[in-house]
Order: sequence, then C-alpha cells, then structure tokens
Amino acid sequence: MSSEHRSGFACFVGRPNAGKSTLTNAIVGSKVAIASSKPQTTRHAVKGIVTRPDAQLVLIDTPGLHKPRTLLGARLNDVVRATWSEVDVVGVCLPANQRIGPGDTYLVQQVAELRRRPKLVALATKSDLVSPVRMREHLLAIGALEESMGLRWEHIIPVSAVADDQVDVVADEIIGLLPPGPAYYPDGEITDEPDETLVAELIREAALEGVRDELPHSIMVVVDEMGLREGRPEDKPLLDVFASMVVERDSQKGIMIGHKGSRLRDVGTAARMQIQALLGTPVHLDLKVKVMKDWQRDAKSLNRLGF
Ligand SMILES: Nc1nc2c(ncn2[C@@H]2O[C@H](COP(=O)(O)OP(=O)(O)OP(=O)(O)O)[C@@H](O)[C@H]2O)c(=O)[nH]1
Repeated sequence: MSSEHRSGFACFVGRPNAGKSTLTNAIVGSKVAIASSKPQTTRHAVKGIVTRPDAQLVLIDTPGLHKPRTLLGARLNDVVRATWSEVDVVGVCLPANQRIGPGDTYLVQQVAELRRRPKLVALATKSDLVSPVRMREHLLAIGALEESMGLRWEHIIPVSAVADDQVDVVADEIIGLLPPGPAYYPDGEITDEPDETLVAELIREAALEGVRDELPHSIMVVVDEMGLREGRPEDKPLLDVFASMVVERDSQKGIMIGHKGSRLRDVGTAARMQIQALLGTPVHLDLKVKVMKDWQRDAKSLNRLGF
C-alpha cells in the first residue's frame, strides 16, 4: 500500500429513499445530513468529512434529480449536475429491495452523460432487507448496466447502513479512488455547512413529521435571523432563532398552525430540541408560518429564498 495522502469529494445519488442520507451519516459517524422516511427532504449540499491519517473524504449530500416540472425543479437539477461534475467519485445507490427501474436508469444516464465524468461506484444499499439469492440477482442487474448504459463501475458493493454491514468497505473503496492530495479541512470538523442551513433543515424535518405526503414539496424554511442573545452570562448562552416556514396556500398555513396553534407549538418544540442537540446551546425559537403564493414557480421569491 502506498503511504501517499489522498483527498477529494464524493456524493451519493439515487432515487428518493435509496438510503443516501443514512449511508452518509453512517460513514461520517454523525448526524449531518438529514435522514427522513419521506422522500426529497435533502435540498442543500450538506457535507460530512471523514478524516483519517491517510486520507480525507468530503461527502456532499445533493438533492435528488427529478423530471423538472417547476422553475425550482429545473434550478435544483442544475445544482445537482454542477455538484456531480465537481466530485471525484459518485456512489450510485441502488436499493437491493427494489428492482432497477426507469427512475434508476434515468439517473445513471444523467451521470453517464456528464462532460467531466467522475469515477463511479455502484452501491447495492439496504442489503439487510434481502436474501443472498435476491442480492446476487441485483448485483448481476447492476453489472449489466455497464454495457447497456456505456459506463464503468470501479466497484459494486452491497452495503447496509442500518445493520452497519460493509459501511467501512464503501468508505475504503471510495477513498482508494481519490487523487493524491492534502486534507482540505482541519481535523475534527464534521461539516462546513453554515449553521443556518442545518437549522433550517432541522425545522423542516420537524415540520414534515406527520403531515400528508403532498405537503413536503410546498414547505420551505427560511432562517430570518439567528444570533446569541446579548447580555447573557458567558456560561449561560442563549441562541435566538427567528425562522419562517413558507407555504404556498392559506389552507396549508392552517394545517401547519393546527388547532389553536397546537401543531406549530409541537413543531417548534421538536425543532428546538434538535437544534439544541446539534449546536449544544439552549435555543429560543420564534417560528412563523408565511404564505408565499406559488413560490415554487416564481423566480423572484426563489431568489429571495436563496435558490
Ligand atoms: N433496512 C434498511 N433501511 C435503510 C437503510 N438505509 C436507509 N434505510 C431507510 O430508508 C429510508 C430512506 O433513507 P434515506 O437515507 O433518508 O434515503 P435518501 O436516499 O437520502 O432519501 P431522499 O433524501 O428522499 O432522497 C429511511 O427510512 C431509512 O431508515 C438500510 O441500510 N437498511
């Protein structure tokens, strides 16, 4: 083995619910990318960093790529493609408990068509959910994509993030594909995402808990202001967070607020606990619901929301 230090970037792609966030967390060993049982919660490029004596791997968690129906969808896709061509390795997540379908081949094709193509690793995720026979069949189907899609897998690896099976193998093999280079980040740093983005993600995660499946696309969380309250004793800091949950319609506002504000209170409490746990500081959270009609379609509000 060479003793040369390696460093670089990787991201996981795959259909919604393929297990990308869970795998990122398992590799990084800390909750940085937000995992949720609902699809499409990951909208920001949250990075987790693996630092070892021989290498540094920076994981970027990209949003999913979708057939664009709105302006937001089209812009997100541009962000995704730009991210993909900047990384050294793309791990394509193909859940073992589902057959490879048009959604997967669409994604793989998009990766294969990038002008600057990263190295590709196929990951048969959720291996704990299937029998060895089904896994063998799945691995053969993944292998067959090489010819049908005109690409090359550097590795094909079965993995379970939940059962912690082969997670270290995935990390090792991806690191083995990185170019020689120095560490980009100091040791101990697990994410360089600004706290505001993480805070917004945590609020969004709390807000989505227990609401209907169609609502997620219509909720956006914006942190309006965040800062340590002045005049507090040094050993008793308090972080003020002012945030808005932006929805598209008045009816959705009603759902978010709930009967006599009960839902908003619950979401606020859940989000506050999460933010406190993440940042290690007591938090005062001021949460509002705003209606911005058709924000998904409107270029001006998208700019205001930072897309
Ligand atoms: N049994 C099992 N479940 C898993 C595994 N990895 C992820 N899951 C579950 O699958 C669901 C989706 O996982 P995520 O990691 O959020 O998937 P994702 O690909 O990031 O999803 P999006 O953000 O929607 O694109 C969650 O309920 C996870 O708990 C695994 O290895 N085994």
